[in-house]
Amino acid sequence: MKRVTILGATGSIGCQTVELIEAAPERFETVALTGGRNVALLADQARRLGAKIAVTCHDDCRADLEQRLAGSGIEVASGDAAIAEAAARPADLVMSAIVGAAGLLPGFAAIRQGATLALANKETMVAAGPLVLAEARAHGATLLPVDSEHSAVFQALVGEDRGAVERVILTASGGAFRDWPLEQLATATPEQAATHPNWAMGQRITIDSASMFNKALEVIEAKELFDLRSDQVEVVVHPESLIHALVGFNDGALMAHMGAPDMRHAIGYALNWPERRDLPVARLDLAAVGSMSFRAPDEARYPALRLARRVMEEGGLAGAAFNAAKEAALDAFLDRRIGFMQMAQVVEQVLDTMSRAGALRVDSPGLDAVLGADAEARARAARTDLLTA
Ligand SMILES: NC(=O)C1=CN([C@@H]2O[C@H](COP(=O)(O)OP(=O)(O)OC[C@H]3O[C@@H](n4cnc5c(N)ncnc54)[C@H](OP(=O)(O)O)[C@@H]3O)[C@@H](O)[C@H]2O)C=CC1
Ligand SMILES: CC(=O)[C@@H](O)[C@H](O)COP(=O)(O)O
Ligand SMILES: [Mn+2]
Repeated sequence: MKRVTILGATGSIGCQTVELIEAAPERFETVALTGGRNVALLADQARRLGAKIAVTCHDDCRADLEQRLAGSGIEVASGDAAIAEAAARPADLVMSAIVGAAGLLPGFAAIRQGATLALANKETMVAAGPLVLAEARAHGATLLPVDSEHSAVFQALVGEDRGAVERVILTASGGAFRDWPLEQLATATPEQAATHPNWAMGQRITIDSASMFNKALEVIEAKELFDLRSDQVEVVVHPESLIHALVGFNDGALMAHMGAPDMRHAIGYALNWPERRDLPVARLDLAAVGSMSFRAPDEARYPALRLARRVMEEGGLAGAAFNAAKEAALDAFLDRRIGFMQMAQVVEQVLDTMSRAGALRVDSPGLDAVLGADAEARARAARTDLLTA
């Protein structure tokens, strides 16, 4: 039996993980489930999977969760520290599916107990990639990418000579506004941005797909996870989202990973790794697909990609600041305080001011420095002219 903990069980990735575990009760034993405000779902999942403990990050949701789990024998806890404590409980695999930088500390707690960390939370690698890898090495933990592109790269690299890798190409759907006239983007609403042409995902990553901040985070994530130079990570717009990523080798070969746009493949691959098992995902009928298209991303439409290049050049704490400023800008867009295209302006202003203050170029930053840069970036975002206007 594989002992599994799911951080962010009530979200899009979390629910699909629960579904796959539920379908193979003889193979998985659930240790801890964590969630946020959706305690009705969290309690239901905990009962269905027979979890040992259910944790909400919100103290004001604890009584509700306790009531829903009364008599079940399932332990209940609340708060950020309790989530990290749950992540530290012995488990073979911890699914990191909390959204945003809030996933960072629980991820570290899982790594420190030597678990396999199945990493959907891309923000972890963006904010603290080198630290995560060092910590995993020190504690004998294994990192398995769950982000679809990174799972695709991981799978394309199995058995390959890493030294022969020339480049990695991440595909991008182009998001909700791929075919909108550029001048119309300023008027885009959160509701319009929160629709995805191909994938069913949480609200925040869906909006990040529309702005290409998702791909910007993924470029950095790929650089860190696969130890690449920034110029080795490319992005191509592929509206069909059937090829998830490609790896180019020094003999000119390109290995592409294809499949239906269904996260249960990447989640299931991580849950079953190192084995492959049958998964309930649609099998592609290539004749029915007929053709696929590709084009270069337009940087005027997607300034986030340019910012990702800058972050990789800057290094140090730039990733932590970039992600935190993006989260703050997204919050402001959701609150209708700034427009869709202004998110990138906020992030760029934060990078500019932190860079001028010498706050980014820090060699081998530790966790406290990462958390400090995250907090500083959020504070600086709140002080940008766009957010004080
Ligand atoms: N969805 C997808 O298909 C993909 C997602 N990812 C990545 O996976 C991660 C999860 O994404 P997704 O599932 O879409 O997100 P969702 O918003 O659907 O779910 C987020 C989960 O995190 C919980 N949560 C929210 N805030 C906090 C917090 N401050 N502390 C602890 N828990 C919290 C939520 O609880 P509640 O809802 O109960 O409040 C929920 O369980 C993200 O990093 C995303 O980028 C990567 C590739 C694909
Ligand atoms: C499913 C997944 O991994 C998402 O990160 C996906 O990549 C979003 O799609 P785009 O960012 O390509 O629009
Ligand atoms: Mn992805």
